[in-house]
Parts: sequence; structure tokens; C-alpha cells
Amino acid sequence: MRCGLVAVVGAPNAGKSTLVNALAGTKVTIVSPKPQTTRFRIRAVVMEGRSQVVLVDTPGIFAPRRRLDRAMVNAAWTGAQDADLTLLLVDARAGLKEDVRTILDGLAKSRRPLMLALTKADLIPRERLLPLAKELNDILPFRETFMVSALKGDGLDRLRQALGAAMPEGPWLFPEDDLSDLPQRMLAAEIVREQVLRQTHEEVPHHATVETEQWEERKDGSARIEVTIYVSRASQKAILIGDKGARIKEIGQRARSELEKLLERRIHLFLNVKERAGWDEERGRLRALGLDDPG
Ligand SMILES: Nc1nc2c(ncn2[C@@H]2O[C@H](COP(=O)(O)OP(=O)(O)OP(=O)(O)O)[C@@H](O)[C@H]2O)c(=O)[nH]1
Repeated sequence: MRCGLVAVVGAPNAGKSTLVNALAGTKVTIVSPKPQTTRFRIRAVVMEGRSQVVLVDTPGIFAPRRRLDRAMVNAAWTGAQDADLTLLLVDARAGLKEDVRTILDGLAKSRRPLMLALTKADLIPRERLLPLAKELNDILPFRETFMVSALKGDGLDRLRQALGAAMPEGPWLFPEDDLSDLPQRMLAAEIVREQVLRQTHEEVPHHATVETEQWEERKDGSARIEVTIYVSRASQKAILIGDKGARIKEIGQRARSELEKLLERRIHLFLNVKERAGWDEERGRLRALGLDDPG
């Protein structure tokens, strides 16, 4: 038996959440086209033969400004330190950008084994993948390098096998059928936040935080869930609600149908939008998101 933690690190939008989901074979962490989607560490458990690989999906590492941003970056580095292996994801199309260099600098100090995966390999020709792999390996020697497309499923089996083989010997940390330690309340909030990110633009997405306030089990097997979306300004609240409530209705409908698919049960979802100036500077709120306050 083998078991270990793999920290999945990379610049915002590198494709971490998509890859973790594809490796786990189920949707355990949210994906959106906007950067900074992942705000805390989420684990996915991947079984590969007799190996259990626990993937830690970290927030994208970027130059932090707000307290929330600092906490996110902090969580990402902590994730890398706790792990048995660090898997760096680099968006193959974006290549060796400044943000990737910063992460390489940080990883150079790590004593953990490092593996590299070039993501979104479907977007660029193979001839361009090899020079990029070499350029990155010249900066930091990676134990192994993979080229994957989480979208097409290319290269995933090899990566999964390599991760399984690299895990230290030891008992499994999680029961075999336990795919994620993301509590259901948090899942509900994240699914709503995913819709907020998808359906609003500019300043709203990154000033919104979402919390599940109530979760009620119903006798008929359904669940009644109340979720609040906090924004920092009245103008953002108006955008979220939309013309005659059209936007918030659409967010609610999509989130509900997604949750019903994931949880395989009927869901009654109720959304509130509240204005709370400066939520992203509040310590308590960062802790509620599972982030340590970096000060
Ligand atoms: N073409 C293509 N697009 C991909 C692939 N993997 C991810 N993407 C897209 O890239 C964008 C970012 O993906 P995410 O998985 O959310 O990226 P992330 O690194 O988790 O982002 P943060 O949580 O914001 O740091 C999304 O629009 C994905 O659909 C891939 O293999 N091929």
C-alpha cells in the first residue's frame, strides 16, 4: 500500500482545478475561466492500483495585494510544504511567464520531489511543447515531465501512474470511496460562487464571497439549502440581482441543477445577496474560508 499528498501548484488559470477533477474522475473542485477561482485547499483522493494519491488543489500563486490575496498565496505555499511531492502545472500556451518564474524561485527552496505537467497541451502544437519542457527543466530539474490535456484526457493515465508510483509506502488516509473532504455545505457555496464568476464580470466576481447559512434535510430525501452571497458595494449587489431579479434567478437555477447532479438528490436552493463592505479584509471571514490569516 502506498499513500501520499501531492500539492498541485501553478499560476492562476494554469488549469489546476480542471486537472484535479480529471484525475479524480469527478467534479470535486470548481472550475471557471476566471483566475483566482480556488480560494482554499481542496483534496481529491485518486486511487491508482494500491496507491492512494491525495491531491491538494491550491489557490493560484500570484503577487498578493489584499489580505484575502495574501491568505490565498499563503495557503498555496503551505500546501506545497505539507506534501510528499509537488506537481507544478504550467499553461503550455502561456509558457514561461513572470508568474511561473516566481513560482520556480519559490520551489527551488523546496526539498520535496518536483514533477512538471504542461497543461492545455491541446492548444499548441507538439513541437512547441518540447522546448518549453526543456526550458523549465533547465531552471529546475524535475523528476518527471508530463504533457497533458485535462480537457481531452490526454496524458492523464501516465501522470496518474507516475504519481501513484511516487507515493511513499504507508496506509491509506481515506476510505476508498471517499472522493473529497470538501464538506457539502462548502460544496454548495462553491457551486454558487462558480455561477457568480461565470455570470458576472469585472469587479463583481472578485468582490463576492459565498457562504452556506442553512442546510436542512427533508423527510422526502431532498435538502433545503440557504446560501448568502456577500458583496462589498451596493452597485455590485444590483448587478448580481439583475433586471427584475433575472441574474440571481439564473445563478440559482444553474447552481441548483449542478448541485442536484453532484449530490444525486433534489435540492431546494435559496439565495440571498447581502452587502458587507470590506469583507475581504475581515479575519473571521478568511478563517471561515479555511484560510490562515497571514497578518
Ligand atoms: N483547452 C484547454 N483548456 C483548459 C484545459 N484545462 C483547463 N482549461 C481551461 O483553463 C481555464 C482555467 O482552468 P482552472 O482549472 O479553473 O484553472 P486554475 O489553475 O484552477 O485556476 P485558479 O483556481 O483560478 O488558480 C478554464 O477556462 C479551463 O476550462 C485543457 O486541458 N485544455
